Amino acid sequence: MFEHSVKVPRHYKIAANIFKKVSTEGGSLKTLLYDDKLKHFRINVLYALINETIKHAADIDKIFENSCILDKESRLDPWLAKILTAELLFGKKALPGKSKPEQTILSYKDQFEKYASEHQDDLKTEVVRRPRYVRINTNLLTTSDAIRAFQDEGYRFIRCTSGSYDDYLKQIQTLTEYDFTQDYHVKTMFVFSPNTKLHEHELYLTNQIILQDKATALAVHLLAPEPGSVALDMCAAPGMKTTQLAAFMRNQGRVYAVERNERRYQTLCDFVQKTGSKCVETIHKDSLEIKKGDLDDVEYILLDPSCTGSGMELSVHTYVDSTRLAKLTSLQEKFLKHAMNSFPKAKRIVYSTCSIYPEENERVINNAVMNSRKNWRVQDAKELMKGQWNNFGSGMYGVMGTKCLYAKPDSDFTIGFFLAVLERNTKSFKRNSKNEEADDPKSSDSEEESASQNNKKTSKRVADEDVAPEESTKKKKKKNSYIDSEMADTIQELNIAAEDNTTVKSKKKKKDKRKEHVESVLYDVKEEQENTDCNNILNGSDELVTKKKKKKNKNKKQNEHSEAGEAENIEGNLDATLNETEAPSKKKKMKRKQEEVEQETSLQDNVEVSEVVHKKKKKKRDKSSEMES
Ligand SMILES: C[S@@+](CC[C@H](N)C(=O)[O-])C[C@H]1O[C@@H](n2cnc3c(N)ncnc32)[C@H](O)[C@@H]1O
Repeated sequence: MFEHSVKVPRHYKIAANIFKKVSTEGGSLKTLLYDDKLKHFRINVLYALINETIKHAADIDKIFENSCILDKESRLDPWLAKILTAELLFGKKALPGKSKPEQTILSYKDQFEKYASEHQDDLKTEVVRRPRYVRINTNLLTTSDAIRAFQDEGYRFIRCTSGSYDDYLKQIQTLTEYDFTQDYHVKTMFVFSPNTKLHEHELYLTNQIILQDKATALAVHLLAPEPGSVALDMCAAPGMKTTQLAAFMRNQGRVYAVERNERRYQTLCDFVQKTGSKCVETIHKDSLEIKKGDLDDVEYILLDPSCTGSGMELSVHTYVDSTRLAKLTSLQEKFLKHAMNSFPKAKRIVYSTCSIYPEENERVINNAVMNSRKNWRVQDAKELMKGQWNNFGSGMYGVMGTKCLYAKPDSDFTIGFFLAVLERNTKSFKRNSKNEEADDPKSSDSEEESASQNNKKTSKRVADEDVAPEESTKKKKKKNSYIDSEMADTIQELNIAAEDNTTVKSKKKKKDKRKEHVESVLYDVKEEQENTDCNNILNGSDELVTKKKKKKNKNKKQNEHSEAGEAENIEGNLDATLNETEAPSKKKKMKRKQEEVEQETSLQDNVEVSEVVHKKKKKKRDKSSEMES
């Protein structure tokens, strides 16, 4: 029997509060636990209790549902009830107190246990044991020195399999506690068996190695900024990816690392300094307040915004309420649109979350890319990973989702993680690719195929860059091969769509050539008049080209930069077209036409677009035959 005067033990109350906070507001369990107010508590006890509750949250939900406890006991706080139940069923297996909530839970004990034993298989919370991933901070240590250091301690280095990713996955499951190997994709990352304890390791304490999950390292791996380029980390603290970016770029160029939260900003600064990430410039600011003109030199953007964290091992995803999810997703979309629109020279964005909810992932990507008026497109992650990856997004919010990548605990042995690579579409690519197409009879019209070529270039660079300095320099000299991968623009896609429509196809070859020119000029006018963004891109690209030229001259001994040359051609063509921009009267006509085109392009579905184009062309034909008659 409970006694009114007996209160619930404090640590259960505190655990319930923290559990609620983590579940409804997000934030890290560890951060909440290390609050000053809790310094008199045994943090490890609280941690274990909350951890256990989170781990079994889905099971407790089912048990509660079956017993209808929350309906029957309307005054029982559900968060506290879950903490107490976790303690009773999965923790100490007892509740000490005589308080009302404890006694209520105890009165359901038999019912809970009966359900649990009858549904053992359903309730088994599968805990996947992830390997211990270690990123070598190549700012301070080379991968070969790291290998030697671990070997000196008695670890055995198992050579990375030369087979498939699936072979590698089998291999890492057999690692003994004395083994380590190199990650299949991120060559500056080592993989140890799950229980390897490295928190006290000298290399860890001196920041020469960083304990970071492999999935999160893929974000930088796929953003692949060149050394000497300019990258922006929009949500930077604590700085895992910022410092990885610096190392990836061999501390050459610049990484802007922006963080809004003051305390986390301090952590970021500290980490940046300790890791020797010299090319990082930390900025204490709200990323959404960075305006055009503030950081116009940014070429690569990493966007890793706050999310539900539903992919983390300590997942509370069953409790993420819909209001919080809605808030987060709208913020994530806002961030992505901001990234797409506020940095004129940005050519690639990697968007990542440690969430497994499509609302925070595929839907954000789909909405933002659709909204970008085809200025941005999603690169196919499967191609970027050279076919060596197994989990991708769903098409539930559109086909773009299928081009995104998921990392999954049960098959990739990482945390649950989502990643999308976005590439800016620009007319320069269109012109260039058109020139190439004209030269190459085998070349394809389709966006997918040119995109795939683009992906190949990116993945080639990714492979080149992801090695330690001394190993990569040789390779790099051979192939500094990344070029701006810019894709066909809206109008070209419109043409493709139109050309797919067989009724339009036959008559218009000559006319199309002329039209292509007019349209490209139109596009320029449109951008000149409406989109200062793209003018900036051009200016930016010019600068980029000048830089590249300088670099080229400087490195005359190096192998030919054929693709940098291509980039110059692209810009040359662009400049020429801009200079050609027609006289004002023509401009007006063009503007009208451009508005028509814009209306057409607002239709997202290519089929619809092709129909509109077809109708318009038909209308035009009818009109001209009317005139002729
Ligand atoms: C998921 S964490 C980033 C983790 C980080 N990328 C890493 O790898 O270490 C998200 C971070 O974004 C920060 N943040 C949230 N909103 C922001 C904003 N508007 N501007 C800048 N930073 C923001 C949060 O404070 C948090 O530190």
